[in-house]
Amino acid sequence: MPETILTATTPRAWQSLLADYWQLTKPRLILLFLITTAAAMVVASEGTVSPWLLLVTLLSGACAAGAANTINCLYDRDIDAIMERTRHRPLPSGRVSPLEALLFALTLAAIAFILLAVFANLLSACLAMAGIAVYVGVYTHWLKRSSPQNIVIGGAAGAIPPLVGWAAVTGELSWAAWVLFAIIFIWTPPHFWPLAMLIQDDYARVNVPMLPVVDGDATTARQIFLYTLALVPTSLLLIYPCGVVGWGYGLAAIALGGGFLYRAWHLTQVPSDKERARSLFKFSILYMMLLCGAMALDRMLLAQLDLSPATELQTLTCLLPWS
Ligand code: HEM
Ligand SMILES: CC(C)=CCC/C(C)=C/CC/C(C)=C/COP(=O)(O)OP(=O)(O)O
Repeated sequence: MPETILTATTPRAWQSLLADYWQLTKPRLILLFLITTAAAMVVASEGTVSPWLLLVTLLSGACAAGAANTINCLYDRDIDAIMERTRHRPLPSGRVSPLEALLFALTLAAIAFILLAVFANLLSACLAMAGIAVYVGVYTHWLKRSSPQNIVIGGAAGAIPPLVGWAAVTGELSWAAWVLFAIIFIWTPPHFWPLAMLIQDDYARVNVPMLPVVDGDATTARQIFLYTLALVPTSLLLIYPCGVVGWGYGLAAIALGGGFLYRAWHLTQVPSDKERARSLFKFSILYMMLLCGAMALDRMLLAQLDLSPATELQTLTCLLPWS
């Protein structure tokens, strides 16, 4: 039996042991994954998602992402021990052993697979496992320490949760599901590079070739701006040609995209300004939360009003008093 489990006999010890395992899963990050999964499920079900399926899929998604994050912590424990931001994590500080972390991750992955396969379908279960494989194999093992494009390609892993949600509802992946994937894929560089600009010294110390370390702040800021520029029209593809959400979502997407673009442009003006980078990083998270909220709300409202996304604008215009 692993040593830390044997020694955790007092309530206090159990509490801190649980806190360590909780920390291994990177829970704050999981919340946004679940928001993207839930939004995909609402849109895929045309605003009428089954609460039971939603609950099971979110629980499975949390377990799968927790497993992926735990394996990442296990693999990266050497560099995590040196970086300021990560050196207090349970593995580098020795509070959880590598074997314990591995068993924990395998258990979480098995729970995720079984729950999805039994209560949703095999496609969603396999997609969740693909998410773990891409994050661990492509990002963590292959690219993180070898290429400044690590998060661009590896970022595909973070874009898989909405595919899981879509597949759980419909049993297949339509074009709209792939547009959701593309939105998160294109959003990932403007989400992560501002943070990488803030902590580039840490990455340089452990030889992780993040873009700001390799090509500097000015190039990174320019790249961030270009990805944000591509993100705004991509977010509108859900309205046309996909036709799965309406113009309520469209207005939110344009307003949020405008805010994101402004902050990205502001950073290009003074790329070394840490405050601008910090503000952009925080906004990237707010952007994704609100965009997902807007698409789910829009689709649920349309369902309540018995409108289709394609005719929403026409119908609402007819309802105006002066029309
Ligand atoms: C390869 C892609 C990505 C990379 C390299 C990345 C990296 C990071 C890093 C290093 C942090 C700071 C975490 C910390 O301080 O411990 C962070 C924060 C965060 N990331 Fe990402 N991220 C990626 C994709 C995503 C995706 C796809 C989502 C969700 C859809 C996401 C959601 C978040 C959230 C919500 C936070 C804030 C967590 C907090 O409050 O500390 N990230 N990201
Ligand atoms: C469907 C499914 C299970 C998908 C899961 C995909 C997943 C967990 C993606 C995570 C992306 C991410 C936050 C990378 C940060 O890693 P990092 O190593 O750069 O961060 P760190 O320095 O904080 O460890």
